[in-house]
Amino acid sequence: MAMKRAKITVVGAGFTGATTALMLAQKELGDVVLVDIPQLENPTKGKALDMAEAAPVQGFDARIVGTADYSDTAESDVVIITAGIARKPGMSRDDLVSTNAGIVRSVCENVKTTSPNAYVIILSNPVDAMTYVANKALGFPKNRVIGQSGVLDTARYNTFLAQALNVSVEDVRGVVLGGHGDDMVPLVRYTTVGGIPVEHLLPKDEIEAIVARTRVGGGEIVSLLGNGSAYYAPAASLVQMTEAILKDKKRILPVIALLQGEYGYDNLFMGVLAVLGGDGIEKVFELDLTDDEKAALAKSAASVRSVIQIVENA
Ligand SMILES: NC(=O)C1=CN([C@@H]2O[C@H](COP(=O)(O)OP(=O)(O)OC[C@H]3O[C@@H](n4cnc5c(N)ncnc54)[C@H](O)[C@@H]3O)[C@@H](O)[C@H]2O)C=CC1
Ligand SMILES: O=C([O-])CC(=O)C(=O)O
Repeated sequence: MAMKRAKITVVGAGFTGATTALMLAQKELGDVVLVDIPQLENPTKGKALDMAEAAPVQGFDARIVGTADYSDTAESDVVIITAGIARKPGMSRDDLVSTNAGIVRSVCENVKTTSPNAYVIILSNPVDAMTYVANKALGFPKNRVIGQSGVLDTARYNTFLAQALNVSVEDVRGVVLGGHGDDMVPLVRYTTVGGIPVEHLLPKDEIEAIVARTRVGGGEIVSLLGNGSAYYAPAASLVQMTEAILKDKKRILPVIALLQGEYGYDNLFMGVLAVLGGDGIEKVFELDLTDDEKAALAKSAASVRSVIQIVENA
């Protein structure tokens, strides 16, 4: 039998979607289908063609097509959902909930029929609640519905720590749990640099400042950009998750997963450390937490629950 390349659909051809599509192709993770709404069919086709024309220069083999027709996405192995509006300065991610819930629901209805076996990664914000919405609309097993927050939040945390210590970002291993909001929980006690606990390397107040900056890391970029939100690091995060699945790498990554008893939460989607491999979320780790860490996680979980309530009552 001939070997087939993986097929990856990216829904939403805006800043995050287009950047993700290009990075996926550059890493030759598979053929990429970029989908947006019918009103944007031509610009979507144009972006895909422009990316395809970069391939001979950079030397990557991947077909990239743009479309507004879900039949082109049929039988995708991985579907990444970036569709929706992004926040502007002064807004919280939660302000996007009503608009994006409708968009994510309609996208998932299409994905459910065209790619029933796909692993689905959700980026649209507020992402914990949008992963909940996607799970309901898709009706897929929980291991195939995965939200992106923690890879990005941890990347920000690791960036700030590496800068403060003047060491390679590759040697910093942070852990961030909880919802993708200002109450997220960077776990200092579990953070190591080259195997050394970070608390041995930096004074407490510096670590606390880095934790605080991490929590509002998305907002820092929103303020600087002025008219949209981050997309390079979000796209890189989506690509790392896609690679973990398609190459069955069994990476230990923070992902938004359906909790069914873990950490004492039920029927809640929130960021936890998990094994991400060929069968999606293969295992969720439950870390031992101190009372303070548990309280911080409970605060974050309560924020996520309140946003899910808005969707449930709509
Ligand atoms: N979870 C996370 O860590 C992150 C989440 N985000 C979120 O991702 C979303 C996308 O952000 P950007 O790409 O910067 O926004 P953008 O505005 O550049 O792109 C969004 C695209 O979605 C498209 N779209 C809208 N409805 C659609 C539908 N029904 N079907 C297909 N496409 C549709 C729009 O036409 C637009 O091209 C936002 O909700 C943003 O808040 C962004 C960065 C990080
Ligand atoms: O901040 C935003 O609205 C986009 C996002 O989720 C992030 O960059 O973390």
